[in-house]
Amino acid sequence: MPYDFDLFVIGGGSGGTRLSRISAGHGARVGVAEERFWGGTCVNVGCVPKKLMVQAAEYGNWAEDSRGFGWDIQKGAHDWTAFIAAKDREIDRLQGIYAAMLGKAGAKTFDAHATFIDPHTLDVGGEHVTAANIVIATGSTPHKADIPGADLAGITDDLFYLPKRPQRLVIVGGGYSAVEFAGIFAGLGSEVHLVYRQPWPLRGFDQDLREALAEAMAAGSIHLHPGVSPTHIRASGADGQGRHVTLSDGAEIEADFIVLTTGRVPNLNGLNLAASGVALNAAGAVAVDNGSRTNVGHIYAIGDVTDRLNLTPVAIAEGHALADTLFGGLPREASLENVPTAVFSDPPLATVGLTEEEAAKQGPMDIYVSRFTPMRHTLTKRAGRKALLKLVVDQKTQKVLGAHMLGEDAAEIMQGLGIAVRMGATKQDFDRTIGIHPTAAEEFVTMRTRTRVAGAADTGE
Ligand SMILES: Cc1cc2nc3c(=O)[nH]c(=O)nc-3n(C[C@H](O)[C@H](O)[C@H](O)COP(=O)(O)OP(=O)(O)OC[C@H]3O[C@@H](n4cnc5c(N)ncnc54)[C@H](O)[C@@H]3O)c2cc1C
Ligand SMILES: NC(=O)c1ccc[n+]([C@@H]2O[C@H](COP(=O)([O-])OP(=O)(O)OC[C@H]3O[C@@H](n4cnc5c(N)ncnc54)[C@H](O)[C@@H]3O)[C@@H](O)[C@H]2O)c1
Repeated sequence: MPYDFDLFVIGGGSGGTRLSRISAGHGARVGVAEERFWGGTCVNVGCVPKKLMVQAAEYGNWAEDSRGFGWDIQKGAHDWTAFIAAKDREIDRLQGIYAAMLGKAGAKTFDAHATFIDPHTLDVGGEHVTAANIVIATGSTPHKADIPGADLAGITDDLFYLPKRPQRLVIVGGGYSAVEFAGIFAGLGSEVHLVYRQPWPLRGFDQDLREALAEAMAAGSIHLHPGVSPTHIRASGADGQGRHVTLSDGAEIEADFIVLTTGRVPNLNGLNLAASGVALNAAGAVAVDNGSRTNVGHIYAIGDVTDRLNLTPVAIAEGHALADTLFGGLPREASLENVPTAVFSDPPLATVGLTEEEAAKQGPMDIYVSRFTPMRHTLTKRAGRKALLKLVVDQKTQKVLGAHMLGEDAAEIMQGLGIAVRMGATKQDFDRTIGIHPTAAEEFVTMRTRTRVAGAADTGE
């Protein structure tokens, strides 16, 4: 029996949109369902509005910085309502572009929830559709830590729509989103408390970066509470609208808003996955191989729902590779090695390749670290602006296995270094490259003196 579609994609986010568009371009008959917002997390409650908020926060500090250069710019007040309205207009515009792009490519769009009826049939907003291939691209949803009173706390999504900027904000978590929103709200003028279980934020990142970020955040105006968890959240204030948070070290914080930025889980809500026969892995994500194939021959999964590397460019790469494989006659897999990533904290940090801790397990590594005050801040005198640049170099091959940076423009700088590391550049290649002067980035090609050796000594065996 012929199927209604060659491909049906569940989820119109970063991965699903790219997959649908490219597959339709290859001539496939494509259907795609999106239940909430076209463009998914990244466009609506992730990368894009987050970056606009980061940029909003930067202006306040720049106004103050400019005094070091002789300007007399008064910081003034920030109009939260006007900013959120401007942000929402831009997000609405992007949503429209995403939906239109799919239509233009020839994919049939459904503004509806999709759920499995059997391995080839879906209920899409009440309509039954069949497809030869089905791709689960449903992303992830915020996970609220199980803390007494958690129902009084918000989730990351809420921070994009708050009617008023909280004067006092408690952020629980030490991951990407927690440190990013700490910088945003502190920059906009809120009193921010960052509460996290580890001694430093950003577990899994290079230790030097983690320590330098914590130092910078504390030197700014963020109140850090490392190594603790909230034990209780209760309503406070005459109208019950305030929030009182008790921490495991006994500290008590009074706030206007508390957000549990405690991670995300694969989104399988209402998918009726059991009817598809698709298996999950031990972590509760859809289990896939490197080609995004599930255990069911014609069903695939891409992006956050597979919980591999939960980043937009990764979901896009997986979607594009799958479209080329299924319909383009170009079978290939997206490579998840040496994926550069940035955290838009204040200051931001970015990284590609191995951390010193990971690399040291492979053998002796030459470690180069440079810490300095960027030229701009020699005049602004702003606290917590020291940059940190670091290279992790395999002692045997002299290949640069990792590059890490904390400091302004780190994300912009790391994109280019990502190419070098991916190509297997050696320290000599870096040294032979002439710097661009005066920049912070030139430090990556002028680090002549090794800071230390990490990892087991080479026994020659
Ligand atoms: C606060 C925040 C900031 C982030 N910042 C960055 C960043 O700066 N850079 C970066 O690279 N990554 C960032 N990310 C991560 C990035 O947003 C995700 O990795 C990316 O969106 C994953 O894409 P996806 O296609 O897997 O899922 P999504 O983009 O989440 O798309 C999934 C879509 O499926 C829809 N859906 C789910 N179930 C169904 C169903 N049954 N039927 C129909 N539709 C359904 C959902 O409504 C959603 O729109 C951020 C994430 C967050 C939360
Ligand atoms: N700039 C970017 O590229 C960017 C920005 C935001 C998010 N993301 C992606 O989205 C993913 C999710 O981000 P996220 O920040 O929501 O989650 P995360 O997984 O990065 O961090 C979750 C944090 O919550 C803490 N936590 C978990 N359970 C807890 C508990 N019970 N009590 C206290 N703390 C607890 C964890 O220790 C961790 O610090 C990231 O891993 C990343 O892949 C990327």
